[in-house]
Amino acid sequence: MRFTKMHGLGNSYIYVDVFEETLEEHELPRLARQVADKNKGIGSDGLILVGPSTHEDVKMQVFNADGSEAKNCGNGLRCTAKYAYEHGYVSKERFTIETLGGTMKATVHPDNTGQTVSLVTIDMGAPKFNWRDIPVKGTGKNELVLEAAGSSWQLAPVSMGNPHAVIFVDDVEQAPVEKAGAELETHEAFPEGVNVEFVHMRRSDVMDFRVWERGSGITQACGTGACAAVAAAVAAGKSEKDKEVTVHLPGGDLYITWQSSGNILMTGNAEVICTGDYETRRASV
Ligand SMILES: N[C@H](CCC[C@H](N)C(=O)O)C(=O)O
Repeated sequence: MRFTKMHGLGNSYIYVDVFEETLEEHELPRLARQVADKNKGIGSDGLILVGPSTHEDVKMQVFNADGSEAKNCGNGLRCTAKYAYEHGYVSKERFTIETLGGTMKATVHPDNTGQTVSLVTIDMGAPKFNWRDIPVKGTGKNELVLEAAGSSWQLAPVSMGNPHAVIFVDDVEQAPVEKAGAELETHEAFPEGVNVEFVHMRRSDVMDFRVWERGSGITQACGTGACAAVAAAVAAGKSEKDKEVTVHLPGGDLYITWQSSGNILMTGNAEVICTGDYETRRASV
């Protein structure tokens, strides 16, 4: 199986071009576990399929490192957009990408040759705060405060097509991301699990960010998580709409604006690490 390993701010996935390759749907969770395994596989935060869509320009399907399917992936969208443009699956610089979490709009910024892309902007749609849409158990009428890692945490639930719980802290480096993240990810309040973000607003337009991802654990970056965090910051009066927020993630910076039109724009890099051939074998990982 031919693959391309790409990353957005260090959030890497193994991309398979299903315009070319044929994969069995029921094999995908195990294939994701196999390729993501850094010892017995290639090593990544998961598997992403780039292929034809019945109603958009391109389709992106995302699997986390544990084999669970994700409904959206911001870093994955930027790399998918880069791949589709550079491989001629789209001829325009602006096009649409189908995801389980909805249709996203991509704008690639080609380099001066017009051939390659390292910077991509994605219109990630509007954030959702209704607990039913995330989903979160409960009425949503009061604050969501949960115990984890021996402390109480106030969480701001937000959906970007996938579920996020944003926690504002004074110092992200001191936050128990692994211990609290792992406990909150599978907390019964989240029937479908949740991605957990710890953020600190240095200024209303500068945010420090760390993340524990559902199904992948600590990653270097989470694009949907960064969008959810900016939405939560605006909703909490810590930032404003139409203000570009620089989000400092461990793997680098994303530039995010929640427009008064309702949608969130995310701009960041998209890079190829390597391409290769993977022996799909029957090993059970
Ligand atoms: N790394 C991705 C998020 C993957 C989300 C996945 N962990 C889920 O189950 O929702 C991003 O850049 O948005």
